[in-house]
Amino acid sequence: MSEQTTAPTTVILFGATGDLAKRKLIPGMLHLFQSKLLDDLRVVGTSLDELSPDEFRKLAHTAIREFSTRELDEDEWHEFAQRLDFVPNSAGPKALGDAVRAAEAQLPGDTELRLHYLSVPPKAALSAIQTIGEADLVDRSRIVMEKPFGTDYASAVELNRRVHEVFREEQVFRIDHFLGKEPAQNILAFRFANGLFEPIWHRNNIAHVQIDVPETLGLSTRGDFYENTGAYRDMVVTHLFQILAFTAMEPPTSLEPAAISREKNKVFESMQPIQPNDVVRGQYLGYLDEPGVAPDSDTETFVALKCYIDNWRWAGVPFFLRTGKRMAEGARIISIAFNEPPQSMFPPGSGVGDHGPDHLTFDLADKARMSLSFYGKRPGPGMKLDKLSMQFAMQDTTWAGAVLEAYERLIYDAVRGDHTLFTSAEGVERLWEVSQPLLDNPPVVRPYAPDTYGPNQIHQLVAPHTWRLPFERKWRDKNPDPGPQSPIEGGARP
Ligand SMILES: NC(=O)C1=CN([C@@H]2O[C@H](COP(=O)(O)OP(=O)(O)OC[C@H]3O[C@@H](n4cnc5c(N)ncnc54)[C@H](OP(=O)(O)O)[C@@H]3O)[C@@H](O)[C@H]2O)C=CC1
Ligand SMILES: O=C1O[C@H](COP(=O)(O)O)[C@@H](O)[C@H](O)[C@H]1O
Repeated sequence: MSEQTTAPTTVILFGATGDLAKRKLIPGMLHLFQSKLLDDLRVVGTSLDELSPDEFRKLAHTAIREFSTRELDEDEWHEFAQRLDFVPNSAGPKALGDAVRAAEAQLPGDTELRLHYLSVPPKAALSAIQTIGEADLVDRSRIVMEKPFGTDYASAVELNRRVHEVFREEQVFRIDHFLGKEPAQNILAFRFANGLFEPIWHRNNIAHVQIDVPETLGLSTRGDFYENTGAYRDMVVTHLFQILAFTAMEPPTSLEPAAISREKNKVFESMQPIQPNDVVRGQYLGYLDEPGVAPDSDTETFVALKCYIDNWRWAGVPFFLRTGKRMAEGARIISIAFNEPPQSMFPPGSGVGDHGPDHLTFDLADKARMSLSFYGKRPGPGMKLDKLSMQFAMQDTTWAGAVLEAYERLIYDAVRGDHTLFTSAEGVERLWEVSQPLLDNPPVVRPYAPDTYGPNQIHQLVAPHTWRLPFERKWRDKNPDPGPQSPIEGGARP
């Protein structure tokens, strides 16, 4: 993740009027421009909508007002707006090429970068790539692709083959926005910058790992997209497996993108194929009534699974992954459960072990947090133990304002040519390969009530362990009210 200066860049935004573009990409590019991380920037939007450049600027302005989390300075907006152009898809590749060349003429130097961002539905990706070729915009370019990268092993291989007909692999940036989240990158810092944890980061000390991403939102607006996707393809193959790779990989030989990518791919190579018996699929009650959903749909809106990484570090350690829609809470946690001591010298009733093993927990929320829980003695006579914890919240530091939103970070890295947080063709294909037994033979979909943690079968899946969520104890409030019964940690221990 080395720092480099960025070349003057024209972003060619395919799907510029879509949901992702409006919510994340346009506000994100404005912030990169304002913060001078990308100050020599031009944007040429394109989509099926018949907009004029002025109408596109208006759409961008509205999107920024609605979705940007930062104050909009009108002077800066006007400066940014002058850098936006739009060419409808119907105008054809030549018109798009001309607009990009006109934008480049406004940039300094003669080595401008073209960053094609494909924020389009998967079925439109190959036609966008064809347009790029016909518009003669492949030279000096990189391409950012949005998931899903295929829907199974064969389609992933075919998609990569077609992409490679136009772009070399080093030009391709397959985005996984979870890896762009600041706390996800902090896993690498935490593991490899400290002498404390890496020596115990293996099967001798770790009983199991959970990567748990429940969501409260339903699918009332995305039913037709989701029907052909489901929770496994939408979240597990893309985001959760990438987080797993950061959690499980060996130390890379350096912090260079190729070295990190190599170690991630080795984790995927060591993954055992996902067995249908180790998977619980669920569908929330009411999904069948959502617009765009087939009345007899068996698309899963929930998935929980157990998987194994068959290498020296992780042999026999289960990794439990779970995600779903309309669940009881929205969270993104990684939880490392440590082995319990081989023997207990504490008397029955002392409380040791009553609250599960010691845990190291990463909360990948925008307000990132981390916690290490352990047993300690309650003050006073006798030997009563309770679960205590050390907690860290990024929000309590002076760094909180410096956090880049995931898409900002990823666009910036793609412009710098840094592949660290992106997925390789090889990695994607391997993940579909290990998924194939499940895709070929999916277990029955179980109903679950909205606002729960999924179907009952999730408990059998994780036994003899238990799911961390819902947390037995809440994250610590910065200013807790220490009631008379509160133990020394202030009553807010995970
Ligand atoms: N929305 C999100 O939060 C996330 C989205 N993604 C991924 O981002 C991509 C885009 O998603 P999203 O923005 O939600 O989708 P939308 O359907 O909201 O937007 C898609 C955009 O692509 C345009 N488009 C459709 N077909 C073509 C085509 N053949 N040529 C050129 N433009 C086309 C649409 O134009 P028009 O509006 O005129 O139809 C629209 O502007 C998908 O791959 C999705 O998986 C990934 C993570 C999160
Ligand atoms: O890619 C996707 O991610 C979102 C969840 O992302 P987050 O950053 O909001 O946690 C998910 O809702 C969506 O279904 C999926 O396509």
